Amino acid sequence: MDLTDYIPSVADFPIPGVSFKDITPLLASPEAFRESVDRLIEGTAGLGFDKIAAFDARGFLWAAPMAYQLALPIIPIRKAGKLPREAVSDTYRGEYDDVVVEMHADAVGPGDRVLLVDDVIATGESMRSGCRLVERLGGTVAGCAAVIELTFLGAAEKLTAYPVVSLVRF
Ligand SMILES: O=P(O)(O)OC[C@H]1O[C@H](OP(=O)(O)OP(=O)(O)O)[C@H](O)[C@@H]1O
Ligand SMILES: Nc1ncnc2[nH]cnc12
Repeated sequence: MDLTDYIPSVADFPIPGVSFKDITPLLASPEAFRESVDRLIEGTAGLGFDKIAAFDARGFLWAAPMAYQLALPIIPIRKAGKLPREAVSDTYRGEYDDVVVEMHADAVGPGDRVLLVDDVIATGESMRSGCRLVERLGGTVAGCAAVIELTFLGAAEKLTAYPVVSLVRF
């Protein structure tokens, strides 16, 4: 199955110049969605992680079934102001907006090996931000995994310190 068939590009969304990768047809196909989850699990199998950190909001869609299948904890990395307890925060400039993300301060600690999961790696700034949060709390980033990677935005060069797993590259 070619997952690319389920990810159309929408020109100039949400701002002019951005080619937006639309995951909703993939989500609408139970077979394609299952395939994408299974392939992320297979692709990350050798990374040795014991927690999965998931990016608000689309990252949750893949992190949750991965964590369910692997029986691992999920750590939400949320947009600012959504977490109820003490949190660490980080800011980055993405492809079309400025983002502040937060993680609960007790979500990660020394000795934890964390896999970061998202739907799309575009500029790679959200993954880098997630790595900073994990490392600030003393954890180790076991890898970065996403369904889609936009190779033309150069994320791979920013994430050379970490294993990166992606299923569909544009
Ligand atoms: O590699 P980057 O340039 O950081 O871009 C990728 C991020 O951008 C999108 O999230 P967005 O902030 O649009 O939020 P959403 O999941 O709530 O739609 C996407 O789901 C990734 O999290
Ligand atoms: N081009 C893009 N398509 C879908 N999600 C994105 N997040 C950041 N850039 C994106």
